[in-house]
Amino acid sequence: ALVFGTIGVKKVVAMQGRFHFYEGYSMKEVTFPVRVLKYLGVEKLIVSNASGGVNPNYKVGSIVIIKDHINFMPEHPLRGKNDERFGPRFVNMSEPYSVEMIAKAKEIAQELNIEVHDGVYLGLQGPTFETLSEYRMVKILGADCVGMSTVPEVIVARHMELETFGVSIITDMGDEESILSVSHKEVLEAAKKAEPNLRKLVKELIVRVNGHPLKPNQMHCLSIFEWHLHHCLKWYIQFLYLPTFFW
Ligand SMILES: O=P(O)(O)O[C@@H]1C[C@H](O)[C@@H](CO)O1
Ligand code: HPA
Repeated sequence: ALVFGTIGVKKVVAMQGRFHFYEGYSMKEVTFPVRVLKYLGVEKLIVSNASGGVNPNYKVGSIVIIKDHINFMPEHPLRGKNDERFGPRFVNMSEPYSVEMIAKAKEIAQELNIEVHDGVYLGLQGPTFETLSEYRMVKILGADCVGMSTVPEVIVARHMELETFGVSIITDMGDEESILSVSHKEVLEAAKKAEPNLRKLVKELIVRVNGHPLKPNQMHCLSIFEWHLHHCLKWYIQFLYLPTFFW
């Protein structure tokens, strides 16, 4: 479901849940919502996820601002014929996560006294959690945390020039000394604990981040239905992409 609302003067649409490659969806299906949101006029994408931490400075419940990612997913969302209407064949990935939004989020975190880290997220297929050797590999490869989502959506967002901010909640530590066991239940519980701070941070980021009125050319691909929707949304549209358990 897409949930429409406002935060301050900003219009927000949130995806209630997301699709994962491990669930059997193709990468095109996983990333389709991002394309739809872009054509609804969304300017900024905020992605969140739960991940396993391999950086020893993290602990369960840490909020990590994603500064970069490593794509270790088995299929690329842009594989196949490129549709130039969406974006170029070869996409510049030198700034997948907006430096400006990262700086603003850090500033807000400091003001609100919320502890945040930054780090590199590595995306694996899942659905298995990593073996201890795989966690070690993730660390050696230069990542700080590992998960099973986000990377495909961010690639497609960059393809369409959607400015993106990403945040990860560390729900388990994949470190050989401290790892006990990890289950989805623990992931949900740890994510829930981080929810109040994450909610404050993201809300404030949405309020403070710059937005622009929709440009006329953002309308040209909209269907009649979308056109009406567009008019309801008027000026600012932002996209808040939080898994259901954060709401
Ligand atoms: O959708 P995300 O990446 O936040 O969810 C993580 C990865 C798996 O879907 C699930 C494992 O518990 O949490
Ligand atoms: O340790 C993890 N590995 C992969 N995905 C995850 N999602 C939450 N925790 C993890």
